[in-house]
Amino acid sequence: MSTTTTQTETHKPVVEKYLSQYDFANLKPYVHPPETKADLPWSELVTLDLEDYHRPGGKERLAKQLEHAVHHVGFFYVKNYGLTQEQVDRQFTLAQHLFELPVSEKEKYECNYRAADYNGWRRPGRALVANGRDNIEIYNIPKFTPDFEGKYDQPDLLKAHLPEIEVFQKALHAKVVLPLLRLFALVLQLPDEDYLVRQHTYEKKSEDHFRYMLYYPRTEEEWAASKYGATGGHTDLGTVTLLFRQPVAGLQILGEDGNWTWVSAQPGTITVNLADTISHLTGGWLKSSVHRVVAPPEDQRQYKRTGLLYFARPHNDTQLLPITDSPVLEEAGVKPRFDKIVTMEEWVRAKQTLQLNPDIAAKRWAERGDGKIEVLAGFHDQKYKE
Ligand SMILES: O=C(O)CCC(=O)C(=O)O
Ligand SMILES: [Fe+2]
Repeated sequence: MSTTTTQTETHKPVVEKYLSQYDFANLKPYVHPPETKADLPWSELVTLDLEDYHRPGGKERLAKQLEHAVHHVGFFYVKNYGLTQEQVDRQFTLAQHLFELPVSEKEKYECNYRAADYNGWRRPGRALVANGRDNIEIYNIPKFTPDFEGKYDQPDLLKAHLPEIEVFQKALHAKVVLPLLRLFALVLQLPDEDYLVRQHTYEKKSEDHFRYMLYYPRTEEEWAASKYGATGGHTDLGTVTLLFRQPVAGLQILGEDGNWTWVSAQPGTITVNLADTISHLTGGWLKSSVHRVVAPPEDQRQYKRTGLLYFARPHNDTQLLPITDSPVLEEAGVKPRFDKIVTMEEWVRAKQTLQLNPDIAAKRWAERGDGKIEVLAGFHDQKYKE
């Protein structure tokens, strides 16, 4: 045995043993709860087959399929999105084990709420929901670009799998978000199909992020206090939100007819919803749809509801003005939604300050007292009743 072993060499076996505890071979695989048997009013959403995107005439076919969905519904599914089920399942497994870590470990990575920084761990129960508390735990991971490098430490569980998380996140951007933006460009008849893509390149600074999310089961009393989630209607703040197949029912969409319908768990799909920023960029023509997560049906209430999401957003320096060279928007006569020029960076800060700081939000909502809040520069959000 050598007597000149270095520090690193001495510790290497220990470190490796420690990390090997996080090998997928040693992590209990995540298993989705069974689907509900309840007969619910399900939303009728179109499903885009992204495999068609690469075939001759495919983009045009898909854009045609999207026309109604993006203007009137704001939600749709995509399938054949270029990641294997095994890759997806492994991310759910990481989510499960991450949330099972003790709070004393997770809180080392807690969000800087006051700085409106949502990356890291968001503890459950911070916000009032009707007369109860929220039941949501979140862990957000920013883009893997120099802007964020070294800014956020991660628990060893995630550190052991960061290369795979990076591949997964980048694939979502390149294989789902960017193709969808090209389809939106076709729907809007923009002068070239990369028009929106250029505002959403992965490398440049923007606040896209990947999220593990957990909804804890609530007791009947807790559900009643929080009005079964009925007051949680909201729009998302970015470009599009990608939500991996979620068999625990709960997500509902507010339709143009004023009725809420449930989003079902279609095998092999991602649910996509359009969000506020793409709506700002089109003067409201592309629809940022109102949705909420309510109490699951009785046969699923005992389950934890684990979510995997990706939030796409344009570059921070993007000005949120309606695009001027779209014949579709011109004909619709769309108008700017702010009364001054607002950048994406300002918009994110305004919205995240409210989302991360329930005390600030409560004060701001109370200012007008009419169920509306001025988020920024004349643009309002509203509370949705049951
Ligand atoms: O978990 C879901 O089904 C949707 C979550 C959601 O609406 C959100 O995180 O903004
Ligand atoms: Fe949402």
